[in-house]
Amino acid sequence: MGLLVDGKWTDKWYDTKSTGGKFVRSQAQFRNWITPDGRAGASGVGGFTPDSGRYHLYVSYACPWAHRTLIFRALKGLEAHISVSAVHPDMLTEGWTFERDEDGATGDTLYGLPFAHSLYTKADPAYSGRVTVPVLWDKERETIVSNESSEIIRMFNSAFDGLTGNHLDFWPEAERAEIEEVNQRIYDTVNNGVYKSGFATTQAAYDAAVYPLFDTLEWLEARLSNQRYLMGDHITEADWRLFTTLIRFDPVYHLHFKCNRKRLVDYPNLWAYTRELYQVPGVAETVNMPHIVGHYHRSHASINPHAIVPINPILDYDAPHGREPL
Ligand SMILES: N[C@@H](CCC(=O)N[C@@H](CS)C(=O)NCC(=O)O)C(=O)O
Repeated sequence: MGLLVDGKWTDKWYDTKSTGGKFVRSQAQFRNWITPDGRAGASGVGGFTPDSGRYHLYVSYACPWAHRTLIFRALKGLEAHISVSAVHPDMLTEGWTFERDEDGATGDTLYGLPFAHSLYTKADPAYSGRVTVPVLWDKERETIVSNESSEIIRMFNSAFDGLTGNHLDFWPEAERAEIEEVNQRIYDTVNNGVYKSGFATTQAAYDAAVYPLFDTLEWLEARLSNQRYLMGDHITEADWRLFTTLIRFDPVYHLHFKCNRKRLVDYPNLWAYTRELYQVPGVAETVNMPHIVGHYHRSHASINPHAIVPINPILDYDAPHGREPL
């Protein structure tokens, strides 16, 4: 685990000293957009047109943020148009690597680079900052289009529709304000909340994260008791953003990140909702439990110094969800 400083890799854990023990996530730095006509999007520069075969997605199957992009790639019919490389689940002194000695770790199928940080310095030799996945790569300009998952899924949601003819819309215009509100709370207290709990290095920082996390889970449990999805009767990006945290909850966050007031399976609605989303055609193939469980337990030496991977409960994500009547 480390970061790049002026293009040089430095092995360093998150700095929580300067923030009173709190984990503060840094902002993604590559923020261009693929748009239907290649015009610049909300940030960054233009010229990224939605061409088949032009883009490559670098992911970790372990990572909930990268997982979102894999789900959108599958559901939006982009698998034939956007290729993928998956890093090795263990993130150690060199950060994410392209080692291949684990099922599902593909190596860098584009350039054969050794590390994810090599990819960042290929895009910007003087890059300073964290080296995160997902990365959406442009093979034509040989640079990073975006390393911000929330924006990559919005590109996938609509920019390629002309090419694929797939018009499924997970970010409907009329609902954007409400989706944003729900996303905000879920991002802060659940998606990032589990990390803030797990990476806290003081009791106060942990407490400040873990109570709001369970308050939000209670709120979600109630919301999902009388409606099928977060926005009502249809799936939106808000559901997929929540799903990638929920699917990791009992195998990882409950124990490893000390999010243990309750388990996911203790919430009947949230648990059935998670199974329903898992069972959407194309989604199960994006879930790689050995990478998920192996990554967290072997990559965070300050939390789990002996890197022992726990046996975990056996969960049946294929069990009937029973949410049809809602
Ligand atoms: N804002 C980014 C966050 C991505 C992120 O933090 N990914 C984690 C893996 S789950 C990572 O690569 N961390 C490496 C690091 O922080 O050094 C996004 O949502 O795309």
